[in-house]
Amino acid sequence: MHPDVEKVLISRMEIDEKVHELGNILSRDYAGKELLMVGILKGAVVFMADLARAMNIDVRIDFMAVSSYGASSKSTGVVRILKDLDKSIENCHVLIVEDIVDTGLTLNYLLDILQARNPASVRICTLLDKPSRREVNVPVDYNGFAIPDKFVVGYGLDYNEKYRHLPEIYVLKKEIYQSVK
Ligand SMILES: O=P(O)(O)OC[C@H]1O[C@H](OP(=O)(O)OP(=O)(O)O)[C@H](O)[C@@H]1O
Ligand code: HPA
Repeated sequence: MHPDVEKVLISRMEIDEKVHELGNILSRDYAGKELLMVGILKGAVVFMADLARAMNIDVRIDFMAVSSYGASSKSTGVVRILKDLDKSIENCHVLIVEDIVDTGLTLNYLLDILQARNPASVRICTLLDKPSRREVNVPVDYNGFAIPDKFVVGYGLDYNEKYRHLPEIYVLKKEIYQSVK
């Protein structure tokens, strides 16, 4: 185990099982439809890659990158789009794929942006959910695991851009981080 982590919260095997379970549910729910999976960079990259390969329907994938505007945006949830989708989503079935929903501010804002583009539907799929941290209500349609209010890393999730490559989901040691968002 990496020396900066306290313990494994979700093992590789539990992640694999959940990703396949979600892949099956999504394949069933979107059968006969054209689905565009939209991964939110960078945290969702690892989950998105595994989830897309756990589906047994045709899907297209794209990515968006967003960044907070700074301290004031923490409460408003206003985000700046750093990388937008390549194509119009008008009349498309869109699935936003996230690694984690925490306050809900990022997803709340993204949902508004994407819904304004007249897609056929927009749903949210997140691997992790920290319900105790929620500040705005976001409709999470598909969720892998509800987790306690601990700072987690690995499987795409970072602290200061580190630990994304670790294969499982771990609780980061308290002494490693001084402030979390
Ligand atoms: O529900 P919220 O409180 O808005 O937090 C969740 C967001 O925070 C993380 O992204 P981050 O801004 O750390 O970027 P990253 O994906 O590049 O790590 C995560 O990937 C979500 O996008
Ligand atoms: O626990 C977390 N880990 C990494 N990124 C995050 N963004 C919100 N919560 C977390």
